[in-house]
Amino acid sequence: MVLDYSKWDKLESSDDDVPPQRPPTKVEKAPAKSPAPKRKLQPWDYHPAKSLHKDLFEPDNWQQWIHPSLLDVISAWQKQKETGNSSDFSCVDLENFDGFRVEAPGICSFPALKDEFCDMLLEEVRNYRASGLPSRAPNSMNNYGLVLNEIGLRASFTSVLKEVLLPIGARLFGSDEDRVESVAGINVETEDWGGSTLDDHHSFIVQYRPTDDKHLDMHIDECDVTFNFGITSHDNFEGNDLTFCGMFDSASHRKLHHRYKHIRGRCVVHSGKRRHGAMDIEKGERASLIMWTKSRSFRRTEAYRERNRRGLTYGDADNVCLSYTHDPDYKKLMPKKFQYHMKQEAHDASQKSLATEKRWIRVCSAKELLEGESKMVALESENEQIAVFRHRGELFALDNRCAHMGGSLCEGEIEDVGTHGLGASDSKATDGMVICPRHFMCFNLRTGENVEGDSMSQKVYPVRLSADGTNVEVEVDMEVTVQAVPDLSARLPRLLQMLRCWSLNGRQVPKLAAAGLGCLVVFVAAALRFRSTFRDARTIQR
Ligand SMILES: O=C(O)CCC(=O)C(=O)O
Ligand code: FES
Ligand SMILES: [Fe+2]
Repeated sequence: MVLDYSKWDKLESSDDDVPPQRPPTKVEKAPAKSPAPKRKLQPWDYHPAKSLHKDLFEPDNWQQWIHPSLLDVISAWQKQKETGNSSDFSCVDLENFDGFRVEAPGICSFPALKDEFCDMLLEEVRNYRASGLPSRAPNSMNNYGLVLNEIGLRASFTSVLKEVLLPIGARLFGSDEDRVESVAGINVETEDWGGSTLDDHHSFIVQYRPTDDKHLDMHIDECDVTFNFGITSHDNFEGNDLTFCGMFDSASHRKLHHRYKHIRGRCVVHSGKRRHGAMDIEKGERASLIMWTKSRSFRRTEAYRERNRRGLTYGDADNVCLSYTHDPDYKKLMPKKFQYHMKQEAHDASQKSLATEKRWIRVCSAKELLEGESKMVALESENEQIAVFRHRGELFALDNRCAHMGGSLCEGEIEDVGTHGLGASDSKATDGMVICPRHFMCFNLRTGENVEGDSMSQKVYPVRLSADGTNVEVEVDMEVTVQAVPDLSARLPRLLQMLRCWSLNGRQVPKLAAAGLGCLVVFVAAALRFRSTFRDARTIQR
């Protein structure tokens, strides 16, 4: 299947521009004239008035924060330039870069930041949060983080890019003349991604906690070269490995390539166009500083445009490389119990088609579901969430997790479809639609389709009032698991034989007692089988 990847740029792009806005769906009245409101404080009001470590905001201080091994490599190269021996990046000596590692083809890591810098940066982020100033999602999939460029740190990170990351980027992802082939005898296998001319960056912190953003779905970055710095000590979290798959335009882009565990102060560098994601965090908290770097001149080249124009050929996929945000076959390939999670165990799990049976499940009482409102039921054992809606007196039920990025539809507003996107879909003007609260996709409540005609749609469930009219129920395919209970009845003759031969103090056990025990065994086995056939679904209501 060939997919259009052009929208990835839009999805991932959260350059320091505006966050997603809810599209107007109704003609809104012009507000009445009133005195000019007080200006709302913005992230850029943070520094210098409220910032904690003023030093971090000084662009000339960069040398203080850089790890000595990286500084040594950069200063050796600077010396060569000064003595006029050479000025190009090919003289950046990665062989003598203490701690530099080729992690896997196309992925390298190196010591980059001092612990002191990592601690200060985390304190600054905490201080920003405490200031009450607004913050927005650093990328389109991580809500719990901070765009550092917006709070006054852009100039500092520009210095870091110009002075230290550019020479490394050039050596790894630069032009053919600048790129290194191997380091310490290991092939680097990188390609030209504009590394020799990196001149722009989007720098932000991503953070994970089991109760907030647990993971980051598989994706590619809206940049050319990604520098990702571990900020949290690895004692502070469990799980959350960074998982790399193939390059976006290769047949192996959904095949597992490498797993990386973050180390504080260490930078892992890769092409932004390599598929990657962060697995579920199990315990603690992790933060990374991400610098998405770009080369404006490289982006204008025909080679770059051509590469981005090429479609994707979807072939084999490893489960851990599947993306619920970007892969239309996600639900088909990912075993149901691992869907919307990022678990290492999913890697070896196969999508077995287990036996199912249709069952009506209670969602809420009919009285609770008012006109224009919704309720949700979570079926833990099925890893499924279903939202029910009441619109124009009728009941509807949809998969609660938005097909785009899993936003919770039961928290979305409900409106008439009206004239919204009517040309592109099967909707009627009086149909209801729910607006996803995260990025505002609108789904028809009757058909589940995206009213703007996008291929992402929501599963629709049969819904009804219970026979006595008091409850709202939905029909769900529940897995019917038959546990492997040993078939003791098949072993009965052998058991009887054993009992017959069993002698206690030299006496034979009476035949009658043996037969009675045998019957008891058969009865227990049958009862166990019956119990395991119909597993009870635990439902949670909200
Ligand atoms: O969690 C990480 O280290 C990866 C973050 C990432 O890939 C991103 O923000 O684009
Ligand atoms: S999660 Fe993005 S529109 Fe729903
Ligand atoms: Fe990323």
